Amino acid sequence: MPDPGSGDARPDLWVRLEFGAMRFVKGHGTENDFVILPDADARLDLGPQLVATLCDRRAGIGADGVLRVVRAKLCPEAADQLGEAEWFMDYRNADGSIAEMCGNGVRVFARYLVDSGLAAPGEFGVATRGGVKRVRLGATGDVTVDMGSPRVLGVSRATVNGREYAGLNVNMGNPHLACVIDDPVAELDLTREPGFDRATYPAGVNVELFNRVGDHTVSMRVHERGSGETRSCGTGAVATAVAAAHAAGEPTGTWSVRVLGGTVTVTLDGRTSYLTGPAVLVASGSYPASV
Ligand SMILES: N[C@@H](CCC[C@H](N)C(=O)O)C(=O)O
Repeated sequence: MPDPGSGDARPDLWVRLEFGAMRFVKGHGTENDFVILPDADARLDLGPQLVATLCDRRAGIGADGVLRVVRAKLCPEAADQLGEAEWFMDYRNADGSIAEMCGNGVRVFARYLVDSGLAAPGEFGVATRGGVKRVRLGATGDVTVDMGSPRVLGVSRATVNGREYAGLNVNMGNPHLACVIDDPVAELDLTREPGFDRATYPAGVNVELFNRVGDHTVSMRVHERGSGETRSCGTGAVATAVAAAHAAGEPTGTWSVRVLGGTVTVTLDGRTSYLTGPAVLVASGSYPASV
């Protein structure tokens, strides 16, 4: 029997042997898409290879990442969050790596909890590796999350298609480099990971490039650590709004961030940041397929 936690070469086989098949739900927030794995009792032990297989767009279900839904009291990572959140979002990137936070992911996670009856519409906390995130949502419609206070850690540089761009180093629980650029973002080739300063970002970085396109409106593209170019990134949208606000000399305000998969809204009030946008569930099934 392969070791479930080791990322064995046959994760599909391991799942079949151990569980028969596992249930999944597919969802997205502005086309930043996720495989949601309901695992209330913490029975799944996801190795990186299983995550990568699930996220594979040709050989698997296909997604930018995985959201495992597990009771917070069963997760050591959430031990200090138990009074504030019943559920823990165990987020993994498409390559199987673990990240501290996912802004679109936590909105989709909240939509899953409400739609499946695990939480009531309204406001509640979700435990994450980046601390408790308060979400607000109705029975339908957009989801807002309090993303916390962005930490601005200075400036750094990214290299894309041989061009170097200066940007703001913003930590949203996870690392970001948000660069306002003059070149049109629509013309960038982000199929390769941008160059960045490994001394500043020893664990890698999510790189956002954006143009200001209107009143408190920016157009952003992103290359995510562990997932490649995605059609949206919630933590990246907040980092971008922070960099846009910094460039405008306006520390507070509301920004529209246009991404390839739609538009999200970011509000900076000087104390915290809020991210609002659509979060939808589109399909459910079992993996491996049981027919
Ligand atoms: N898409 C997410 C961010 C996911 C994590 C990121 N790739 C990292 O490794 O930090 C979002 O919506 O914030």
